Amino acid sequence: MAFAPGLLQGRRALVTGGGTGLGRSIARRFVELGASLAICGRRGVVLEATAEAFRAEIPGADVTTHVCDIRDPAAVEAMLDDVWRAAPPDILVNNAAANFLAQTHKLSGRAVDAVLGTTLHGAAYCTIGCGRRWIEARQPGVVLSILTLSALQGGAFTAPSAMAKAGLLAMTQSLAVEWGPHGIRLVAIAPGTFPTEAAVARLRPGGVDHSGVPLRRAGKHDELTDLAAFLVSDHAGYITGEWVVADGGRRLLSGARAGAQEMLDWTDEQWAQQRARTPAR
Ligand SMILES: CCCCCCC/C=C/C(=O)SCCNC(=O)CCNC(=O)[C@H](O)C(C)(C)COP(=O)(O)OP(=O)(O)OC[C@H]1O[C@@H](n2cnc3c(N)ncnc32)[C@H](O)[C@@H]1OP(=O)(O)O
Ligand SMILES: NC(=O)C1=CN([C@@H]2O[C@H](COP(=O)(O)OP(=O)(O)OC[C@H]3O[C@@H](n4cnc5c(N)ncnc54)[C@H](OP(=O)(O)O)[C@@H]3O)[C@@H](O)[C@H]2O)C=CC1
Repeated sequence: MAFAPGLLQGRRALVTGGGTGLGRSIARRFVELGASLAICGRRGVVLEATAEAFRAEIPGADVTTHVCDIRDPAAVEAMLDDVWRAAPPDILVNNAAANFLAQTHKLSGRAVDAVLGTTLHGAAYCTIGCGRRWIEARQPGVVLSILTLSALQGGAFTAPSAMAKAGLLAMTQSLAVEWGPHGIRLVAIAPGTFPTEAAVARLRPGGVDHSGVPLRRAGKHDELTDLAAFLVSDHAGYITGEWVVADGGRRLLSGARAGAQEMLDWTDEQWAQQRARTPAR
């Protein structure tokens, strides 16, 4: 365990989409580090199975589950009232998202709305609902939003997701300023490839390939959850409005010089040939 076991003792986190994938891993790590937890999603059975697993695996795990489609602002308000009734959280993780591969010019309005409604609007409803409650109660809080690399550089064939995640980044930067005087921090993580059942099925139908990743591997969930725990902890208390990319160097390789990806695999002999070909002056 990299952190002091009680790093998040006395804290309470609401993790949207905490029943599966990365949200589940983040939620589990927070509970291991002493936080009490609320998770929400559309499928009660999935949420309950996750909560039961945490209770069985982590002594003293305090977990509540909340069925909610975050695309519906009234449902989000009702869910937040429920969460607050159990105990007010001071951490929100905007993790729930929707995404699929498609040719953008063929998307229906409902398809665009399915992605923007969850990833951007849902996160906005949750953030504003938590922020309003924290400000009214004069209570500090932290919002951690899970982005994608496409928020920073666009995402061909996942354009609505890229648009939504770029919006989340704008929200993080805007509210870091607006809510700073209230002691509310907003931070974000832009993950590269961290395999989950949903992401592989929807976005990597041909399997996961690491050739475009300088570290030559996928991210491990622990590497993301430890970063998340640090960012919401008091150790990151002076960080707000910022985001951290965790992608094994993928984003920088795509912006590197032409041929850099192939050069990563050149042999000493190929480098010697290149040296011999290069004129001295
Ligand atoms: C290891 C690889 C890593 C790569 C990582 C890259 C970054 C990762 C980003 C992620 O976000 S991964 C998270 C993925 N998880 C999810 O998407 C979970 C939630 N998703 C869903 O629930 C569905 O996929 C959904 C379609 C987004 C929403 O489901 P819902 O039941 O609400 O909608 P539907 O009624 O099924 O559809 C609404 C509308 O959308 C059209 N549509 C659905 N799928 C597609 C598709 N694949 N292509 C084009 N259009 C699609 C559907 O036809 C409906 O439109 P109309 O037909 O009614 O016009
Ligand atoms: N895996 C990866 O490599 C990467 C993931 N990410 C981001 O990480 C996050 C998690 O992705 P991942 O774990 O892979 O995918 P999952 O599909 O496992 O996670 C999405 C979660 O969101 C919930 N959810 C979806 N729609 C709604 C909704 N309308 N209302 C409430 N909850 C909803 C789902 O539960 P339910 O269906 O029950 O509602 C599910 O638990 C996302 O933000 C994604 O963009 C970013 C970059 C890379």
